[in-house]
Amino acid sequence: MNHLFKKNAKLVLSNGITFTGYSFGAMGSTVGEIVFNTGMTGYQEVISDPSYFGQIITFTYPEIGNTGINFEDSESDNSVRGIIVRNFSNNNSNWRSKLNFNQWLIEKNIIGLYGIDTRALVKILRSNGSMNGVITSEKNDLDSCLEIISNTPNMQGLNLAKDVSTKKNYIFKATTMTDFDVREKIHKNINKFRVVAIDFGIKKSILNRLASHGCEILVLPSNSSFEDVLSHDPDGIFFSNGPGDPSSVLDGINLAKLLINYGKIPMFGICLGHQIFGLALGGKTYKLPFGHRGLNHPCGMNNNNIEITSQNHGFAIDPNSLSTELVEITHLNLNDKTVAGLKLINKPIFSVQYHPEASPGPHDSDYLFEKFVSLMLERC
Ligand SMILES: NC(=O)CC[C@H](N)C(=O)O
Repeated sequence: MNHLFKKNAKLVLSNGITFTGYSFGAMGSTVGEIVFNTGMTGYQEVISDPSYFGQIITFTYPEIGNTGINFEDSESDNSVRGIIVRNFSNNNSNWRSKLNFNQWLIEKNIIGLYGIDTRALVKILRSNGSMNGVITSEKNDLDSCLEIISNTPNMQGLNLAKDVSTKKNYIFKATTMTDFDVREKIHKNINKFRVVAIDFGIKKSILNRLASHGCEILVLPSNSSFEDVLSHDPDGIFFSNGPGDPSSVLDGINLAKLLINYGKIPMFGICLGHQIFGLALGGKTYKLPFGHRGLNHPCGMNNNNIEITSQNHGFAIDPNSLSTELVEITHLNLNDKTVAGLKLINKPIFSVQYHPEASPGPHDSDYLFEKFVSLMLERC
């Protein structure tokens, strides 16, 4: 434990339960939805994943920060509202490390709390559901923390995608290429596929995976119109991940409806993008009690074909709200049987609730990028 100070910081949950610990990273107060992530690796990617915008993450892994921060793995310039850990390491040690973890948090103004019983906190969240909370290193008493919480909207009904989406079109230039990116070599000699990606809070690694599979990507803002998209004559259209409640991303749902109706261009959606496809097809989404955030979620339809997947979502599509004439469920989350993948009947359109870009996480689902490319190839 880094017992540098007296206990000087606390977490207050909306139900009044308080945990006292130590502050690290930036000092001050922050409020957001308290969620937990069970991954044992990848804290840099998680903290910079735009899908966590508006949330405070509790890491169940007992110590993070050990491998420092590098210049390649951040998913975006956005970040979480705050982080909660059992312990953090000030002693970063890794050949790729360029920055000390704590220093990075201070520079990014991310408020941290450590030294609390994160197992007890996660048990509360699992039995009561995710809830808003405050972490503070200031002299806030319980009542003022509860007042801050009561002035903070719940995640349900929040459109946060517009806050993290790009405001202008841009062409993505691939950044990191690793051994995992061998397909770049395979696709080097063929014409690139022109993909329009709708940015609801896109992770950089998704763009890198698309590029590795031979796509040239034009990224468009979340409020782009049907005409905007078609004016670029895309071979394929990608709907990204992103934060907030999918049912409030009305521009995106409307765009997906028009594109699905048009139906001629292959489309692929990940996480928020998948939920938007479900809503555009007339389905409904609902809030999960405490969500799925981790790197070991089994998905598939039968015992022979299970993928271990990386996940980060708090909402899901209600399977009973989907028309079986329009859509087929291709994957379930095998832990709780929630919908994890869809494909449209007779249209080159599919989506998954999980994260095949696996950043961080296992690479089992990378074939989905190949599938998207195959659909574009069939159309050539
Ligand atoms: N990673 C994502 O795209 C998350 C989607 C959505 N915000 C949810 O929490 O369910």
